[in-house]
Amino acid sequence: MADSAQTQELVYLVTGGCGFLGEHVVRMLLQREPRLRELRIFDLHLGPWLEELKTGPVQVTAIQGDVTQAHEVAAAVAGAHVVIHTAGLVDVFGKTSPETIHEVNVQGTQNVIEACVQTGTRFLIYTSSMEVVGPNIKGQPFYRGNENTPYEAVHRHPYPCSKALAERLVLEANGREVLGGLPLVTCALRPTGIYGEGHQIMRDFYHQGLRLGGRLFRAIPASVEHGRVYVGNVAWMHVLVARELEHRAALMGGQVYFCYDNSPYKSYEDFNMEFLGPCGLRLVGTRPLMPYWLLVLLAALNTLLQWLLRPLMLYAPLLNPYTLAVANTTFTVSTDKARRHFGYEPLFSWEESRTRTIRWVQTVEGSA
Ligand SMILES: NC(=O)c1ccc[n+]([C@@H]2O[C@H](COP(=O)([O-])OP(=O)(O)OC[C@H]3O[C@@H](n4cnc5c(N)ncnc54)[C@H](O)[C@@H]3O)[C@@H](O)[C@H]2O)c1
Ligand SMILES: CC(C)[C@@H](O)CC[C@@H](C)[C@H]1CC[C@H]2[C@@H]3[C@H](O)C=C4C[C@@H](O)CC[C@]4(C)[C@H]3CC[C@]12C
Repeated sequence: MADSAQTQELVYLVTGGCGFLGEHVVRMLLQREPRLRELRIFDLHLGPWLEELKTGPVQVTAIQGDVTQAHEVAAAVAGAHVVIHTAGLVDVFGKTSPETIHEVNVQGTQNVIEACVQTGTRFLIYTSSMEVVGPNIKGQPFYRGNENTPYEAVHRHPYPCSKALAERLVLEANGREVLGGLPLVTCALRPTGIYGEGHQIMRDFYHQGLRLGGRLFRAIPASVEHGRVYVGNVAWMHVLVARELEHRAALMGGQVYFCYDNSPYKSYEDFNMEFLGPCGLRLVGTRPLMPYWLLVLLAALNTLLQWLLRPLMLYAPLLNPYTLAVANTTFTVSTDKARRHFGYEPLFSWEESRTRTIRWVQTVEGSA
C-alpha cells in the first residue's frame, strides 16, 4: 500500500463481517484505522446494525454474498487493498454437513485467495483457529504452548480439518504474484476460544442455566485449562496485522500467530462462570457430578437423537462426543510472538474484558 498514513485512501474488505468476531473487526477498523476510505462488509447474512455505520466519514459498503461463489468473491475483492477473511462455518454441533463445512471453510478460502491474485489485492489476513493445532484426536494436552511447540495436530472432525486445510492454503499462497506483478502477503491468526459481546455459545449456556433454575452442573474437572481470548483483543490483533503487514512483509508474510491476552487460564465452565455468576447463575459441584463414562454415553445418545430427529427438526445440543472431548482436554497458549513481530499488546485488560462481557450477558433476552 502506498504511504497513506495521513490520507483516507485505503479499501478494506471484511468477509464474515456480520458475525460475532466480524462485527467487532468492522467496528474496530472504523474506530482505529484512520487511513480507511471504504470498508466493504461481505456476508451471507447482513445485519440491520450496518445501517448505523453509514453515517460516518468512511464509505461502508454492505455486500450480501457467498464465499463459495467465486464470482461474488472476486467482485467484492476487486480494488481492495486488504482482505480480512473471517467468514466461515463454526459448526462443531452437527448443524451442517461435513461437505458444507468444507465447501465454505476451504473452497471459500480458496476463492478469496484466487480473487486476491486475479484482482491485485496484496494483503490477506485469515482468521484461523487454535483447533488447527488441537486438541488432537488422541486427547493430548497442549499446556501453555506457543507457535513453535511440537504437537501432533491430528484431526477427524470436519471443522478443525477444514480450518487446517484453509490455513495451509493461505500460508502457501504467500508470495504468489498478483495482478500487477507484486507478491501476495498472507498471514493467519489463531484465536483460542473467543468470548465477549455477541458470543452465541455463551448465550446458549446462559439460557440453559435459566432453564435449570439458575444452575449449571459441572461436567469437566476444574483442572482442565482451556484458552480463552476476548473478542475485542482478537479484533485489535486483526487491525494491527492489517496495518503492519505491508511494512513487515518479510517477517510476517506466511506466518501464524496465536491470539492471546491476559484472560486467566481456567476450565471452560469455570471461565464462563466469570460472566454467568454475576448474572445470577451457579455452577453446581466442585467436581464433575457425573462419571466421565456417563457423559460419553449421554454425548453418544445426543448424536443418535440428532440423527433420528433430523427429518423433523435440528437437534444440536452443546454436549456431543466432539465437544466433550475438546472441553476435557487442556489447551492453553502462552506466547509473545505477536508482540515481537508487530508490537501487539492487548487493547482490553482482563478486568475490562470481563466487565464488558458481563454487561452484555445482562442484556441477553431472559436475563433478570
Ligand atoms: N468463536 C470462536 O471461538 C473462534 C475461535 C477461533 C477462530 N474462530 C474463527 O473466527 C471466524 C469467525 O467466527 P465467529 O465465531 O465470529 O463465527 P460466526 O458464525 O459468528 O461468524 C461467521 C460469519 O461468516 C458468515 N458466513 C458463513 N458462511 C458464509 C458464506 N458461505 N459466505 C459468506 N459469509 C458466510 C456468517 O454469516 C457469519 O456472519 C471463523 O473463521 C472461525 O473459524 C472463531
Ligand atoms: C457440555 C459440556 C461438556 C461443556 O463443557 C461443553 C463445552 C463445549 C461446547 C466447548 C468447550 C470448548 C469449546 C471450543 C473451544 O473454545 C475452541 C473452539 C475453536 C473455535 O475455532 C470454534 C469454537 C470452538 C470449537 C469451541 C466450541 C465450544 C466448545 C467445544
